[in-house]
Amino acid sequence: MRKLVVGNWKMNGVASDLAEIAAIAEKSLSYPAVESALCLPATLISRACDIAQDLPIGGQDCHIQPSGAHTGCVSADMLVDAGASLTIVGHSERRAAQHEQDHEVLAKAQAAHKAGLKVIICVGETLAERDAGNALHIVLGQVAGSLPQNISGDWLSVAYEPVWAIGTGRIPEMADVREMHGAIRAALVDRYGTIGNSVRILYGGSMNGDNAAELLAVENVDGGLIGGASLTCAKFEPILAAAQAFGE
Ligand SMILES: O=C(CO)COP(=O)(O)O
Repeated sequence: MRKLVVGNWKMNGVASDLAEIAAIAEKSLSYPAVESALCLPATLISRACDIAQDLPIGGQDCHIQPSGAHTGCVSADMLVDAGASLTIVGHSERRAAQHEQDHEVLAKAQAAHKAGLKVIICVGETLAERDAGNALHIVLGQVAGSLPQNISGDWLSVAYEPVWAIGTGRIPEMADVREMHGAIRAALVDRYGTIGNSVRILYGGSMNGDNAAELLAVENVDGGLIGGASLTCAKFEPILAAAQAFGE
């Protein structure tokens, strides 16, 4: 399974950043053993697609409905219309700030899949939950509630992003990453059978060029979801290079 390395630009990026996107797209061609993508603000998707060459461009959320009276929202069909081929759903920043629940994340994932998008569903525990010894319970509960009952094809990935590692420069112990990814894998196989072995499980949270090789070497870490270090080609490329070293 090729590693999947996805940049999440969050609420960053304006027209003057298109050159950076073009540079990332150009560099990504040099790492054919890596599947890479950038999830951008909706306002940039169409223009980014014009310059992205082979680099897939995605959104960061979508509404559960294809259209309608939902002021300020963007549907999966609109992401497709803009040129996107994937989207993130259920990011912890949305679970926290927009109070998204597992059942809404599931509905968004299904809407995105119906529209033809690949989907990355995010899960992850807070520091208080980890300190209380509840990390596995919380994350497996999110997996149970946010993922569809059945899947076919390769449209789904899961991103394990410990909330306390996002944007903090802190990453978990590798043993904890191994334990969590192994538990998510077991849940996927339990739910989907052998297809569960081909669902990628990404790690996200302060991944950068210095720690990517170590994180990507952990069993069941099939790629990364990268925030801050995806905003420039100079910071993103070393992560692509680390992923390339794992080959096909
Ligand atoms: O939230 C993340 C990706 O979705 C991770 O963000 P950072 O890489 O900035 O910690």
